[in-house]
Amino acid sequence: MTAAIDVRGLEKSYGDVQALDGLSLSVEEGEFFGLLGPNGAGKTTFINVLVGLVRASGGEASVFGYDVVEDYREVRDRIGLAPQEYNVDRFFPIQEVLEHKAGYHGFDRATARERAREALEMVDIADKADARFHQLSGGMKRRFMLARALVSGPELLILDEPTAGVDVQLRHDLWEIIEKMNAAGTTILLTTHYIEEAERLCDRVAILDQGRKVEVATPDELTQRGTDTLDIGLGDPPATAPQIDRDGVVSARMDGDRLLVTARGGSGLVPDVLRELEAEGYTVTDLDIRRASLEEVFVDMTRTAEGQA
Ligand SMILES: Nc1ncnc2c1ncn2[C@@H]1O[C@H](COP(=O)(O)OP(=O)(O)OP(=O)(O)O)[C@@H](O)[C@H]1O
Repeated sequence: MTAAIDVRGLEKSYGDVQALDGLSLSVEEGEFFGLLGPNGAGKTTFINVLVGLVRASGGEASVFGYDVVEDYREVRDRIGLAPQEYNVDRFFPIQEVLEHKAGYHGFDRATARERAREALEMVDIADKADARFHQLSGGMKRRFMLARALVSGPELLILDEPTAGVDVQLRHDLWEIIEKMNAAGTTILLTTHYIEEAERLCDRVAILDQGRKVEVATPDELTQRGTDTLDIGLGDPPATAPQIDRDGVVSARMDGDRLLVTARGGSGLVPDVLRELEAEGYTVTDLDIRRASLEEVFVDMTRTAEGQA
């Protein structure tokens, strides 16, 4: 099967800044794929290479098997992009902006009008069809950006921080629309700084840092790489933490009368840890497990970039 996105050794430099530094990545057709990375990691540059706004300095990139440079037109017709920056024509009502966009992708006038109307309905701003973009509220602008991305019926929807700065309700509304598109077969590439968003929506995520891929995995797989904390109540708490000799245990310390054990795959270790404590004569009164979050794992993996944004 042809990949929806396939890039090999992608390079892009701006003067001294190496925005993409040998990035290789493949996204399958129908996938919901997340791009995570600190500010300046190269996410937007990568997207811009795919849509033909930026010319890579090295490497190859294709979308559904079409080269992003040589088959520019084929690629552009298959992608719907909601960019981070608003770049919407102020002079036309939003319904017309969408009609122009559909027309650009080859739909005749009547079909373009119909598609524009459907796209506005899909994001729930059909009542604003005659408004100009700058007359919309912040939330409506986000909705409109999504409508414009999907009006041409793209096979690949690229969303660059689609929910930045929106309230919780709108975020959930936007998620629902995007999930519907994905369920109907559209491949989604999403960049976000909301880890919860990636965790909730994405089949797989790539973590980028300094123009390179640090990791690609499912959110679950990544979470399992973090350390969980076993917070254990002991009946007659000792002053220093008991020694726990088990693979996976990273540390053990007392915090007041609680024993805190950090471990990889912590919940799987619980029976062993409890058995060992009981064998050493301790009484366990209660136990709480705090799972590693994707956020912690992400911060750990991209720590090198801290403070550079
Ligand atoms: N047009 C440009 N001219 C010069 N430098 C650029 C340009 N576009 C991007 N850069 C630089 O390339 C690097 C990658 O930027 P990019 O916007 O791709 O990162 P990002 O991961 O999308 O960041 P953010 O999460 O902040 O949106 C940054 O150091 C940025 O300053």
